[in-house]
Amino acid sequence: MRIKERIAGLDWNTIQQSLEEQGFAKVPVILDKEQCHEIMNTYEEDRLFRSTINMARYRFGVGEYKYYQDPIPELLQHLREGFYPELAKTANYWNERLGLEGSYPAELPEFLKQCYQQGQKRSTPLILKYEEGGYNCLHQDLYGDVFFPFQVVFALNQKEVDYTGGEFLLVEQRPRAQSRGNVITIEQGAGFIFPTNHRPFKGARGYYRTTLRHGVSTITSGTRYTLGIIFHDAK
Ligand SMILES: O=C(O)CCC(=O)C(=O)O
Ligand SMILES: [Fe+2]
Repeated sequence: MRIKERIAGLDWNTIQQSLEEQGFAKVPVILDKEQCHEIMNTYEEDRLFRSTINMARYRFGVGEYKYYQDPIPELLQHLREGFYPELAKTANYWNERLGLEGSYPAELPEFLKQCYQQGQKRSTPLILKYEEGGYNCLHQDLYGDVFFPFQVVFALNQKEVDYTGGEFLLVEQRPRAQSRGNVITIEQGAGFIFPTNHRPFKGARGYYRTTLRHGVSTITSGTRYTLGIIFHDAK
């Protein structure tokens, strides 16, 4: 089955309900092993990337990631275009709840036009590689004024087989309260949808905004590869 059909065939009611209630959602395995390997194999093909970041150099953590160059590989393009429309529905719902102006266009190309108009012209999908001792500090991936409120990460290899440790971390900071941490393990080929910046949280007197940061715990052995799909482009 083609990837776009697989995305369309996901149980979006359940995913959207999870986003509503928890702010995040697991995506079942959607990339087969062959596709995971195809993506991991791109890692060594320099011509596919616009930049490589050594995380330790910026004190982002320990590991390396590379941003794909436009035009990004077809499979990634299909993932980015395929996930966008359903997530845009929840994104617009969130805007209403937070009393924010404006809405996200129904399809990705329209949204990317808005990024472009704000000078955000560089592609942001990325592949990350961590070796033993590697980790990713809690952070956000905002690259300008325009941002999409969700992003998706896919695990390209398998925990307990290819690496140990390396759980995905999501920390939610509530106003005037202590932060809550979530630890997520993502199966090979599966994904995880999480908020880029904020989410509406139902309190006693209506909705308020929490702030989210994500990262990765220390890889205790082996090598961990992930694919990050960020919908907004960068300055
Ligand atoms: O490697 C990971 O799981 C974290 C990836 C990440 O930071 C991202 O996709 O933005
Ligand atoms: Fe990130």
